[in-house]
Amino acid sequence: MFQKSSWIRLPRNVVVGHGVLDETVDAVAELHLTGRPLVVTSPTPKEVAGDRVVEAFGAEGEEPALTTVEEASFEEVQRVIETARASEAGFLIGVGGGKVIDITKMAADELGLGFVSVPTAASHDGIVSGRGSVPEEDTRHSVAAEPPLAVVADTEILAEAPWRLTTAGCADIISNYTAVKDWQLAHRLKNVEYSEYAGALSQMTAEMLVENADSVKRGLEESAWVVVKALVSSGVAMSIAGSSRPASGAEHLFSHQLDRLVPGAALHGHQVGVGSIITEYLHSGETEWRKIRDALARIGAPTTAEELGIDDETVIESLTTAHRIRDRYTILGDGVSEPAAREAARATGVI
Ligand SMILES: NC(=O)C1=CN([C@@H]2O[C@H](COP(=O)(O)OP(=O)(O)OC[C@H]3O[C@@H](n4cnc5c(N)ncnc54)[C@H](O)[C@@H]3O)[C@@H](O)[C@H]2O)C=CC1
Ligand SMILES: O=C(CO)COP(=O)(O)O
Ligand SMILES: [Zn+2]
Repeated sequence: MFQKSSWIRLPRNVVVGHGVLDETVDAVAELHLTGRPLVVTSPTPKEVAGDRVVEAFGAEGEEPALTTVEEASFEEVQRVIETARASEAGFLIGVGGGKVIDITKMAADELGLGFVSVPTAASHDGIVSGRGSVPEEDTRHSVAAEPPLAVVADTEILAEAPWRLTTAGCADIISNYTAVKDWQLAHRLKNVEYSEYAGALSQMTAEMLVENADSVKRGLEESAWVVVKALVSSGVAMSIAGSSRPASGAEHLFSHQLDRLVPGAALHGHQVGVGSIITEYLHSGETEWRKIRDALARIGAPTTAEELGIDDETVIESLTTAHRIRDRYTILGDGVSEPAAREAARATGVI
């Protein structure tokens, strides 16, 4: 008897383009959300977009509450929940980078309130996803969270953000190649459920970005357009899968481990990009990794430990211990030996 069932939770309004921040109130009105908004942001995103969102809602007579967060942690999620309760918020708007958006969607989930995603950087594919990613001690949680009801991605703001944030978003997408390979491997070896649709969408998104790499150039607002479309598409793949599997494999475990060993050393997207070069080498040996490396180099993302600003030994430690981060089977299997890690990192020129 057929007994499968699944929920695919997607945003209703995805508004992308020049100056669309000013359409946030309209995008929200369309959703029939009621009550006072709570704007969750962090210091720089507050200046570039958060204050404008607060003003726009204020002008409509619904004075928003505002809170700023500094890091992605369960304590911060709890603090946002308390702020939302104290201010009697009716829905939450996350304005900022990946950490702010993750915290907001997790708080909204716990509160049972609607969530609106307003990215200020095209730096990660959590813009649309219904997952939250939070480190805790020796592990990393990818938890179910409230997917955004609306996404408002203003390309004017995204294009003015530091260029490295955009190249990080590109690298987060390029890493989908190896994430999908890891997922397929886990399906074959461990019978992990695999979605052909989510896998194909994730892979196609990476391919399209690489094909359009020439349109991804510093100072071109079109770059923000190209990258944000890919980030949305990758987030949709995660929503279809109901997990971050289509966009997170061993290269993400490597990055999560770097976050533990050298917090804040490099951007999430840049770390997963370099991780992807190495894990592609582990998957397929001599040639394929060059395609990942060249794609990253073309958009100006780091391809070496030095460019990440991380020393060689930390890269090796991260590679040999990343499989412990979470229960997710990947090409790292039950651990890469130290000589094998060194060989892979050297062969790919990462160290
Ligand atoms: N839930 C999910 O599915 C996913 C979650 N993530 C998570 O997202 C995080 C990475 O996101 P990032 O955005 O790379 O890091 P982040 O949120 O730490 O932002 C990086 C920096 O950019 C600044 N910034 C943002 N917009 C700016 C602007 N317009 N101008 C100047 N500075 C600006 C932020 O204030 C911050 O200092 C990680 O914690 C990662 O695990 C990443 C991908 C998917
Ligand atoms: O970063 C992500 C996808 O790009 C989310 O992955 P995690 O579930 O590994 O945090
Ligand atoms: Zn990622």
